[in-house]
Amino acid sequence: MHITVTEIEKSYATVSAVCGVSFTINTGEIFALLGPNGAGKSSIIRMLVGMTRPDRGTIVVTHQQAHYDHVPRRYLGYLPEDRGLYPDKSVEKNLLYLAQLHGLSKAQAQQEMDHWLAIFELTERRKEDLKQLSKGNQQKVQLIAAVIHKPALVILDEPFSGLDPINQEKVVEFLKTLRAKGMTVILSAHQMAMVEKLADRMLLMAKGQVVLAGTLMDIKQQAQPKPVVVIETQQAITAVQLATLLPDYTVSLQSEHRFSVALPTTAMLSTCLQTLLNEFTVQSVSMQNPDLHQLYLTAMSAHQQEEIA
Ligand SMILES: Nc1ncnc2c1ncn2[C@@H]1O[C@H](COP(=O)(O)OP(=O)(O)OP(=O)(O)O)[C@@H](O)[C@H]1O
Repeated sequence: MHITVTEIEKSYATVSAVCGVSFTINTGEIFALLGPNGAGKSSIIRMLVGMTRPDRGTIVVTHQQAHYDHVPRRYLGYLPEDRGLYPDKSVEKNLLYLAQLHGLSKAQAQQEMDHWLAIFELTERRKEDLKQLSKGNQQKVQLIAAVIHKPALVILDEPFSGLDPINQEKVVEFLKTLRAKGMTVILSAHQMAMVEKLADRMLLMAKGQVVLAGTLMDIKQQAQPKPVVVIETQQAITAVQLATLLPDYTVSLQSEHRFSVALPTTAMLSTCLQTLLNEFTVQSVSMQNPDLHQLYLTAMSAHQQEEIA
């Protein structure tokens, strides 16, 4: 399934939620929608699934040579922001009901359910009412419900929310499995470490506008984060000493002997080191590769400053 979104806009009363956003999603890729609360991610998802329509701009969804202005329900697996299974029904009843609603025969539904319950280690819990499960396990059932009918496109709004780190990793593996099966996946998430492991391409938004877009590599080039060095000293160093010695740098203490420094430019490294060497013995210096979390923070703070200016 291929999606081309061109200059879409959406307003609610006085709020401009999406302001001229364009992007494409290619078949079989994992596409991440990122941005702070209120950025417009859910508004975009609601337009993609046809729950609302753009005020302006176009959405073209292409699947098996046919074109649509939103993703047809029969091709869609959707994990909405406000979940929506039946808490008083068993895991099994919920999943079989939904799968059959999507057109699977009882036998197919059973087969798919068994497959996914085993992957999420929920086979033993299938007879329990959904409400009896922990939040994390309920979330896993919701994820299964979104994919049980093998949709061409899966949209997952906050798939990692409420999950502990081990279960977050399981969801990463789950999403990789979907991609391996040829499904196209759109996810919105706040957990940059997870997104970094997964997303083929991403769209970083703020206040309805695109801030950065592309692969992780593209985003690294666009964000131009400050170079960060990690420095280890022989003697213990405190946050107060660091702030006094390096008042013009953004420093972050990682342990008694280790801290990071965000340099305004790489050329400032020698000045920074000379200042430190007057007081401390430096044991190691290494440049740190910015991760998506740092790129996100850099981009957001640059966007905020542009807005103020
Ligand atoms: N139904 C609505 N009526 C009025 N305003 C809305 C409605 N839905 C969203 N908004 C507003 O539109 C803006 C974008 O909201 P949206 O839910 O799309 O953001 P989001 O990026 O998904 O945020 P979050 O990460 O918190 O889910 C916000 O200012 C929000 O208050």
